[in-house]
Amino acid sequence: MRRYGKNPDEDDVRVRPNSRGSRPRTSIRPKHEDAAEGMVLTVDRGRLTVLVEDREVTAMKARELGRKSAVVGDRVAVVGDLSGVKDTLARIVRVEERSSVLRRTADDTDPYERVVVANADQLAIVTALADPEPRPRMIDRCLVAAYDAGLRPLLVLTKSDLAPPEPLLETYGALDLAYVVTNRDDFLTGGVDRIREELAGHVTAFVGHSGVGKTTLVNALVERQRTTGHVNAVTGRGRHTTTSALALPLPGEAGWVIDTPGVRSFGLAHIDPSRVIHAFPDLEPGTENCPRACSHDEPDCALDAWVADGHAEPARLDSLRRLLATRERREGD
Ligand SMILES: Nc1nc2c(ncn2[C@@H]2O[C@H](COP(=O)(O)OP(=O)(O)OP(=O)(O)O)[C@@H](O)[C@H]2O)c(=O)[nH]1
Ligand SMILES: [Zn+2]
Repeated sequence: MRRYGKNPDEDDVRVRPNSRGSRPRTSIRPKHEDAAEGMVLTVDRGRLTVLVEDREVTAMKARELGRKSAVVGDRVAVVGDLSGVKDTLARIVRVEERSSVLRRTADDTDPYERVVVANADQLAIVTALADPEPRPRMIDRCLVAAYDAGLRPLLVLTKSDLAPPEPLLETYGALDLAYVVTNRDDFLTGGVDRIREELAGHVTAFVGHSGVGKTTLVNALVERQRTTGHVNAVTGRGRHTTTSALALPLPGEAGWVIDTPGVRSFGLAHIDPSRVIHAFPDLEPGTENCPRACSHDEPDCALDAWVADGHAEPARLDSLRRLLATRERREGD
């Protein structure tokens, strides 16, 4: 699996409870050699659900983890009561190194960008073709987040019974994205096979604006029904519940769907243009003559000459520049 470990984020500080050298191990500190491995399925305030073998274990962070957080998709080591029996509590003593991180964007209620999903390898960007209208800028921002994190983007275009997909697909033609088109009949007839093919063997984070049909789609894909994104104020835990991601297994161990209700967009403040360029292998060699720390969106960028010399399609450079331009926040993002 590819590693993208250089994100300058507090959550990525590596925790090495077993490391020799850095800190002497006291006899009180448990070695956790007997810890079980698990995967974080949900996070609800301080309580996490961790899948250990086939049991869902409720756990909390051990104090020794400090500020290091565990998020949905994290591989963790857990100790304590791992029976999964109601009212038992285990402890997470280690968060394994992440192969990828997705940060949701800061918003009115929370000024910090936070890691919401770890270890996904695919990002499904769910967009309705109508009702609500597609928002290309939001798609672009999701694409940048995916490229930066090293995830394969997958465009999921819903409600094709209301509008045709061609105009939108044309906009993204130069990016050569994987895509699936779904409509109302797909759900009635259970015909979601095309998207299953794209999800097989992947850990896919699903993102999409309210109303695009994401819940309908996720429910059609997984065995256990998701209650819907609209869990609300009745329990008093509404806002929190809607912003927390949730990992759901695909039938037949075909992979994982990670639903991200309430995640409207991804934080792009930490984006490194060189990682985005990595998703454009045809353009990447053309950056060799760029000035140091080139944003690839400035007058001295060598890509213009490279493309003018016929090394790559101008439409590809246009797409790259359009994506890079979305790093600047605008109202509505
Ligand atoms: N016409 C049409 N309507 C659809 C389709 N898929 C879902 N819908 C409808 O779109 C509405 C929104 O669907 P949801 O699945 O709740 O959308 P969501 O993206 O999960 O929205 P939140 O629950 O607000 O996060 C519902 O009324 C669905 O019945 C489709 O393919 N075609
Ligand atoms: Zn450049």
